[in-house]
Amino acid sequence: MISVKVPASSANLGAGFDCMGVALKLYNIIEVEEIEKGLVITSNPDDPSIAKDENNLVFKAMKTVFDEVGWYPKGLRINLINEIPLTRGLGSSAACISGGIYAANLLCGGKLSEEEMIFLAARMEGHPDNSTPAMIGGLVFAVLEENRVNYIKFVVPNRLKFAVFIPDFQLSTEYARNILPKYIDFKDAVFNVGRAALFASAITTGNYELLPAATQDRLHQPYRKNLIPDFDRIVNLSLEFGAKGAFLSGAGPSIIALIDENYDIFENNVKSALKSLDLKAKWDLMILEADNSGATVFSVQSSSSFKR
Ligand SMILES: Nc1ncnc2c1ncn2[C@@H]1O[C@H](COP(=O)(O)OP(=O)(O)O)[C@@H](O)[C@H]1O
Ligand SMILES: N[C@@H](CCOP(=O)(O)O)C(=O)O
Repeated sequence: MISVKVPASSANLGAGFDCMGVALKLYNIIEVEEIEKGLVITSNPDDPSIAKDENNLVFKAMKTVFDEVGWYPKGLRINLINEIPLTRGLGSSAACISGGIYAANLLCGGKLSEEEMIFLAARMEGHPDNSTPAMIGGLVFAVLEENRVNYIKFVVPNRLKFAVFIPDFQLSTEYARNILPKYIDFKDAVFNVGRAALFASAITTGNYELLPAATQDRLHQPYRKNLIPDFDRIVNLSLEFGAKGAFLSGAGPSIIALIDENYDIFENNVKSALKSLDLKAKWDLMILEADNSGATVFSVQSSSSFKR
């Protein structure tokens, strides 16, 4: 049996729509093994949106590898152990795709290179900002070209932490992409180009004081925040308690605030504020570090011994 651990990811990071993302220390485990025939899929926890047939996203990702290399298992058993919350803007679909591709490549003898796996994953997801960090870890700047992904990975220091606000409602990425405008004002494009460049420089040089300005966005958040009750209140309370920028994680609905000091004070203050404010949804807070490894082989005696 092959067991793969694959991280959650947060895309966009403010101004970097479809081209910036970071892997986070929150994981799914994908266990796969060749069986005599058929397809058996189990999931823990389970969810009605997790297909148990050929429509399962992990299986579909594995099949792109089998099609690419021209090798097929006789049958396949897939067991999914899911820690990444579904449809919350934390890259659960990218984890399925990158993890499925990584596992399938191991199953067929490692015929694909890392570059090829990164490309297959980004092509399947449609954008490389979640799938690339899910595959290789770190904070990634990535552009999907016709037959490759051009990217740079930055290893994130533990000093920078990600305060992840996760609400008790879902927002599908497909829906949140469909509500975006077809055309944008030239001024808004200029606004984001400058900030994305500033973000890349600030994050890689450790100049975190620039991050509140560098994480501003006019390409997607102004439209999507209407789908997320209390978005502005959560962003503002994070900034008041010292966050170096706060923004929508991926297509939402989760929100991420960047923190580089006084982590416990931030967590306690925010948790009390979340309790006392009259918010429309229930929001959980997790303080996570970046994952700098991406998809890896995960050795386990049994799946119940899984620990982060
Ligand atoms: N562990 C999983 N196994 C199979 N399918 C999954 C799993 N996790 C997520 N998915 C699929 O991905 C969909 C969520 O994708 P998406 O809307 O892009 O949200 P996210 O922001 O979490 O990536 C789910 O509805 C489900 O179809
Ligand atoms: N750039 C994409 C990222 C979607 O991420 P997800 O975690 O919400 O699937 C977008 O903003 O649509």
